[in-house]
Amino acid sequence: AEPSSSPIRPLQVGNLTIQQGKPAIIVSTTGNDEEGALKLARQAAQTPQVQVVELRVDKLDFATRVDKVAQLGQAMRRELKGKPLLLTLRTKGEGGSLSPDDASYIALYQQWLEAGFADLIDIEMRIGAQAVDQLVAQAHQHHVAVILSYHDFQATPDNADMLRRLSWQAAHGADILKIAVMPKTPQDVSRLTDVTWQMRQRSDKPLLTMAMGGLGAVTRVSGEVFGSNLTFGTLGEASAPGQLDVQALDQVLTTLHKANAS
Ligand SMILES: O=C1C[C@@](O)(C(=O)O)C[C@@H](O)[C@@H]1O
Repeated sequence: AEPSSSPIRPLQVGNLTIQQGKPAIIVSTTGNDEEGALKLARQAAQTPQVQVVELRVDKLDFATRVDKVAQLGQAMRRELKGKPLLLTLRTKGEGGSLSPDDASYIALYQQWLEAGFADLIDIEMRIGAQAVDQLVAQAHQHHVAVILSYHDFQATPDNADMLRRLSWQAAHGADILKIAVMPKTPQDVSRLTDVTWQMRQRSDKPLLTMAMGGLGAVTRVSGEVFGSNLTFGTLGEASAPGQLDVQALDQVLTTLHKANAS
């Protein structure tokens, strides 16, 4: 078959190579305590379909206690046996549970990077060029890969806006470019996949794009066609609307992968 997307440069994170083909599956913690996060890490380690675990720090009771978060991160990492740990503080404006001011947000990430338990971090591009450049440089010094992200939980921005944001992320040193939007119509969903494919042709970096909610769920399985290389699934509770159960998600990804290869 004709190649259905432009090649990406493979990205190695922990024991995972993020590359063209079947998208890698990420699962997220949703709980406010250590037990839930450790249980998910254990489950993820035993589930071959799961390749990355996201620690959603913003959901923890003790999110701003650097020592406790670092301890939990280390413990999760031991459980994960080489599967990469993604560290994310999702702010309220972008669908998360915490609203630190920018200075605190930056300081927390700096301290987490110093503590050295993450393989991958998610940084919201809204904090601006100066802070992004500083955190990206620091992460890379620590050999931590960076997702620059943008979320719109209300709507789907116009195509030019989405492309501008993804291009900005690429220009500011992101290792993975990410956008999550809320579709209101089927056309919004197809605009998200269209933007993904356009960005795939402009950049060789891994993409992580999705339209959220039930309407957007199709975008969580269609990455191989349009050029998105990672996708979020659930082992239990969802961390965002529209996420599919890991087993079902993997079955669809595998089926589409086989169809694509034949
Ligand atoms: O930002 C994202 C994407 C997400 O919101 C989703 O829609 O799958 C889930 C979040 O946990 C993650 O940090």
